[in-house]
This record gives sequence, structure tokens and C-alpha cells, in this order.
Amino acid sequence: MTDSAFTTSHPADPDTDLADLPDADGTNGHDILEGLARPTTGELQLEERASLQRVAGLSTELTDVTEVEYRQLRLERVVLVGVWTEGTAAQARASMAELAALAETAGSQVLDALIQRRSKPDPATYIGSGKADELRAAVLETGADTVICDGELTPAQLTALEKVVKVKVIDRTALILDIFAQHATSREGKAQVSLAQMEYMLPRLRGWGQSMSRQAGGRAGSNGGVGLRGPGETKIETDRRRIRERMAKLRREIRAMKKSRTVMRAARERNSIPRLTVAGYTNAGKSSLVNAMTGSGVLVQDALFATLDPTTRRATLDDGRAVVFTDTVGFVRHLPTQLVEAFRSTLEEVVDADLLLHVVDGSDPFPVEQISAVRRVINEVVAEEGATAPPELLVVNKIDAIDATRMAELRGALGDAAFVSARTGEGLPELFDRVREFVGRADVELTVDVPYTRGDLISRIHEEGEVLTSEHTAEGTTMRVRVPSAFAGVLEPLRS
Ligand SMILES: Nc1nc2c(ncn2[C@@H]2O[C@H](COP(=O)(O)OP(=O)(O)OP(=O)(O)O)[C@@H](O)[C@H]2O)c(=O)[nH]1
Ligand SMILES: [Mg+2]
Repeated sequence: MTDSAFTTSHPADPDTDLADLPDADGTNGHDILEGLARPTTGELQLEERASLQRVAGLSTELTDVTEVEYRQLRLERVVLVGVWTEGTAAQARASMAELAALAETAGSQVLDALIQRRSKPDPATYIGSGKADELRAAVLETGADTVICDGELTPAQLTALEKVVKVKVIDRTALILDIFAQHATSREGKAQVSLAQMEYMLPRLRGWGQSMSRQAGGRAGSNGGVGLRGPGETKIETDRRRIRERMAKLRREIRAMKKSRTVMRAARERNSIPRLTVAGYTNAGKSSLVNAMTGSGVLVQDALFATLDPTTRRATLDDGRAVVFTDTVGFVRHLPTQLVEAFRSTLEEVVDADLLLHVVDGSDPFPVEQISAVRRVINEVVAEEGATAPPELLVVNKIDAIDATRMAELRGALGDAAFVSARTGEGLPELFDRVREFVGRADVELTVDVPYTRGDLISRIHEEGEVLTSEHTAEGTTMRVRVPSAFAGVLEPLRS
């Protein structure tokens, strides 16, 4: 066992009731909306994540595994394989580089990578049979224990390819699910990821149910018997039934959690504080931007899917007006369909926002592709919900990491965007100006007489709007204010 060895936590462990799981620590999700950002939250999470991985490494020694714990992947030493069907060679390489980054985020060591140019994946073994033999050779040569394919494979393809390469084969979907399982922290997030994993694994249970459990207990490569029936059909049927029961229970629990989230959101909607949702491709620097704009310590990590639960932070614009920033889960190409549901809370944040700050990594070789991957998912959800998409402000981040030529190119391609560096702070004042301009757009001006007994209204005016002039009288304060129209309705009875 190497230090990088780990198993995923097993959120679907049949003996762990979801109700026993600790509550989210209150630093994630909307419950901190009114609370103060703890500046070290991100650091704490990062530390916890690192220590969890070390401890989890030990648990691969566990021999007591059941068929149901099929999810205990051991992604240690991996070879990547991709089929390049369209686009340029550079795009194919970028897709593999992203797969490598995903694998490393999951804790694996990438030993080799192979790409095959084909018009479409081989229906039997994903890559062609000649290439599969080559892959087998690469596995032997590097001593890899896992092959990761850059796509979603059918259960039959996985099994057939495992037969040739004689080590465990997983696909991009399983890999992303694994990362989500490691990173989810809130109860709802954990439950949703478990559900997505089960949905994904159910049809694949026979294919790898037995090989997984063997492998989790034994050495890599010991699953030469894939295709053997293992403990028999009956056992698998029992497992399937247990998984289905577990899924039904999870669905019920998730529904209940969703209800309370809706209640929280409704509470938030009662005030007119503008909601800015920061969304974009994974690793674009969304959390860094939220930190830079609010001075709080949201978790930042050079890893994909560092953020899994929407995190909300309050900030004050320099005219004294409050806004709320929500940091969200990153998007990725080929997001597993099972995970779109797990993304639901992030997507709801996006749909509900007053302004969407769409962050893109300007130092990425293909920012335009990332932008369209993100917009595609957002549009799907918006259409599904029958909602309208919020206005979007494109934010090109990491401009400290690009040269002048590249910058000129990006300005040409993405003219209207705000160009910033969350790291150096460059461009942030302009971004704040754009945000302020946007936020002020729906304001109305009016003059009100606020009695001295209504200190609450005065502070709300400062928070949600702007005081232009103010004059004390015998009964109270006469103020000329500029406030959002929803709040203007509240002030209407005091109009002078
Ligand atoms: N050079 C440079 N690096 C940056 C900048 N902003 C963020 N980064 C780095 O990019 C990496 C990802 O940053 P995060 O803020 O975690 O990105 P994210 O979009 O929240 O990522 P996920 O939550 O994983 O989707 C980290 O290593 C940051 O230090 C920037 O302006 N310049
Ligand atoms: Mg993040």
C-alpha cells in the first residue's frame, strides 16, 4: 500500500444511517447567511481534507467488505485512455490533461496515457482491440492497478475491457462521482452523491460488484476473474434490492432537506439584498474571487471540484450597500447525468441569482469551450425549471498568468467581460464598479420622513440602498434615498 492509497468514504454504508451523519458544520450552505464568515473556514477544510486522505489510506487494509461496498475504489496507480473522435489534437490533449487532473484530485498517480483516434468508440471494448492489447502492455509495464477511460462506458464495455487489460477499468463518470464522494460535506450533498453513485452502479453491479470487493481486500490485479460469477446471482440480487431500498430512503431524505432549503431561500427573498452567484468551470478561481471580493476564507485548492456545497458570503460595496455572494460547484465537460441532480442546489442558486458572475480561467488554453460547457448546463436547467436565466457578467480570471498577446486575443473574443486577477487584485475595482452599476439599475429615488422610533428602517436603508440627503426634524429624519424598488414599496407609507 502506498501513501496515496485511499478508499472513498462510504456514504452508502448500509449500517450507517444518514441521520447519524454529523450535521454540516454551519460554515457551508445558507445557514451562515446571517452569520459572520469565519476567515479560516477554507484552511480548516483543506487541513481536514488532507488528514482525511491519510487516515482513509489505512482503511484499504480492511478485509471485511461486502458486495454492497462496491464503491470502495482504489484509484492508486492509473493509466488513462481516451478515444479522440472530434476536434483538434490540442483539444484531445486538453481533455486528457483534464482527466489526469481529475484522477490526481481523486488521489491517483497517473503513470501513462493513451489516446486513440477513431470515428467513434468501439462498441465492444471502447478502444479498438489492437489498442486494448497495447493498453494491456502499458498496464504491465507501469504496474498500474486501474485504467480510467475518458468517457462514459456501458457496463458491457467496462467488463469486456477489464477482461483484456486484467485490472479494474473505470470511466470518467465513476471518477467524478468518486471525487464528489470525497469532497461533499453537507448532509444534502453527501446524500445526493450517494444516490448518484448508486444509480450509476446499479446496472454495473454484476460487472464489478465482485471484482471491487475482492480488490478492496486483496492486491491490485487479483481480479483476473472478472466475468466469473463470484458468490452467485442470488447474492447480487440481494445486493440490488438492498441498494434500491437504500436509494428510496435517500430520495425521501433529500426531499425533506430540499424543503427546508426552500424555506431558507424564501426567508432570504423577503429582503431585497442582491444575490450574486459566482459560477463557472471547475478550478476557474470562483472561490478565490469570492474571497477577494468579500475578504473571507472560502476553501481554495488547486484541485478540481474543491468546492461542492454552495457557500454564501455577505459583502458590502463601497457605497455601503450589502450584497450576497454565493460560491458554487464548478462545472465540467461531460458532467455525469447522475450528478446534474446532485448539482441541483448549485443550479438553483444560479437560476435564482440577480446577477450571475460567470468566472472563466483566462490562462486555460480553451476558455471559450469552458464557457459554452457551463452555459449549456445552465440553459438546460433554466429551461427545465421554466425560469428565465439571470443576467450574466463574464469575468475572465487569472490575468496575472497570461501575457499581453493572449490578453489582446481574449479581449477580442470576449470583449464585454471583466478582466481580473483574484490573486493580485488587478481589475477588481472595475469589477466592483460593474456590479454596483448593475445592482443600482433597478433603484428608485424617493423622499421619506422616518420617525425616530424606526431605527430599523434607517439601518435597512443604509444596507439595501443609499442615502442622498438627510435632515433631522422634530419628528424624525427626512431623507432623500435611492433604494431597490421592492423596498421602496415598504417605504411608501412614509413618503413625504
Ligand atoms: N495565477 C492565478 N491563479 C489563481 C487565480 N485565482 C485562483 N487561482 C488559483 O486557481 C486554483 C483554483 O482556485 P479556486 O478558487 O479553488 O477555484 P474554483 O473555481 O473555486 O475551483 P472549484 O471549487 O474546484 O471548482 C487555485 O490554485 C488558485 O490559487 C488568479 O487570479 N491567478
Ligand atoms: Mg471553489
